[in-house]
Amino acid sequence: MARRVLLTCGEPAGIGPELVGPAMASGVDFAWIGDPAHLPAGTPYCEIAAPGDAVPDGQVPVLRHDFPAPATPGRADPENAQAVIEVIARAVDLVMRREALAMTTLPINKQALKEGAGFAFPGHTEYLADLAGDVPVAMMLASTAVEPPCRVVPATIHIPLASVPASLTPERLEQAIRITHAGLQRDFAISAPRLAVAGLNPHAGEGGAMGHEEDLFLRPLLARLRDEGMDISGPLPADTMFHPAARAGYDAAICAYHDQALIPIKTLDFAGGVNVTLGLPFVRTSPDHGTAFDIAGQGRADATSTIAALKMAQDMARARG
Ligand SMILES: NC(=O)C1=CN([C@@H]2O[C@H](COP(=O)(O)OP(=O)(O)OC[C@H]3O[C@@H](n4cnc5c(N)ncnc54)[C@H](O)[C@@H]3O)[C@@H](O)[C@H]2O)C=CC1
Ligand SMILES: NCC(=O)COP(=O)(O)O
Repeated sequence: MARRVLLTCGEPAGIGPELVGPAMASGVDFAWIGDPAHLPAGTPYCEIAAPGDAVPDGQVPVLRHDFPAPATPGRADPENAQAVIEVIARAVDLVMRREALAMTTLPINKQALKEGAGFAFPGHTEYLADLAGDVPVAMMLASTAVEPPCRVVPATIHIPLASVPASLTPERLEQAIRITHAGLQRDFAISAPRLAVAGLNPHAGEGGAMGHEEDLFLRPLLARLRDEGMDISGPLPADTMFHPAARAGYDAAICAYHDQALIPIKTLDFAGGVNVTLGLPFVRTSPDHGTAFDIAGQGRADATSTIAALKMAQDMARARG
């Protein structure tokens, strides 16, 4: 069984390159894919030809991927955009061929990839789903440093807020629920997952006084899933479902839209949060933060989330066997 996790470079003008050396503190056996010219001076690395090749102790194994331009911290070079995308595809190819255990992605800058290479996806999540054969996926963010844990899944992801009510269909919500349920069982060893579903409207609609989606389709959908035997509560008012006593009652929260899900976890555990793509035929995790151009190259980037993402990738892959 392949043992190494692949760490993709992400946007080289962001904080990604400076997280590579500190990520060794994870104790996870990983190989970085990227251009070694982008690594901060002094990063101990050794180039390898294949993901499993041996390296001397204390060195980061590097699968070299040449980029056309150097990296200027804080300023993405459009010339590098295509190579950022290629690195992700290369990692997917290697994990799909089982030459690596799992993949962890360092952050990309969506705008830079769109402008520099016409990247057609809103993020890794959708790109990975496409590379894996257009499989249905869900984006889950999971805390590692708070108890009870905070795990959130937005049923709609990177779309304008104005599009949410039309996009939050019963089919989309049911898909997010089912992928989350299966993912918690398969990757997190939770045999009977307890799910909580947030309402779309304030106070989960309050009987129609503040919106109708809850009565129109959320309650009937959840009732049907309960009839199947799923342990699922809701629709719950989103503002009161993330305090510790509430979180103790469920394993993951399914939310209506991006910020409803990500604000609580990034507030509770920004440093330790991990982004997981559920539903893929391979394991993918990521730190929960972005490219942080405002601090790139200054040596101020906190590697805690990257370390947690590498550990979670390894644990998930081992849970799959
Ligand atoms: N998985 C991915 O590829 C992700 C990519 N992004 C992308 O990143 C770009 C910037 O997004 P923002 O919303 O500005 O979020 P961001 O996470 O890059 O930055 C938000 C704030 O947190 C700080 N910060 C972030 N990570 C940090 C770390 N490890 N250590 C210390 N401080 C840290 C930044 O300095 C900034 O003040 C966007 O293009 C966005 O799409 C955002 C989230 C995930
Ligand atoms: N806001 C979360 C985020 O942008 C993660 O995106 P992805 O690149 O992991 O799909």
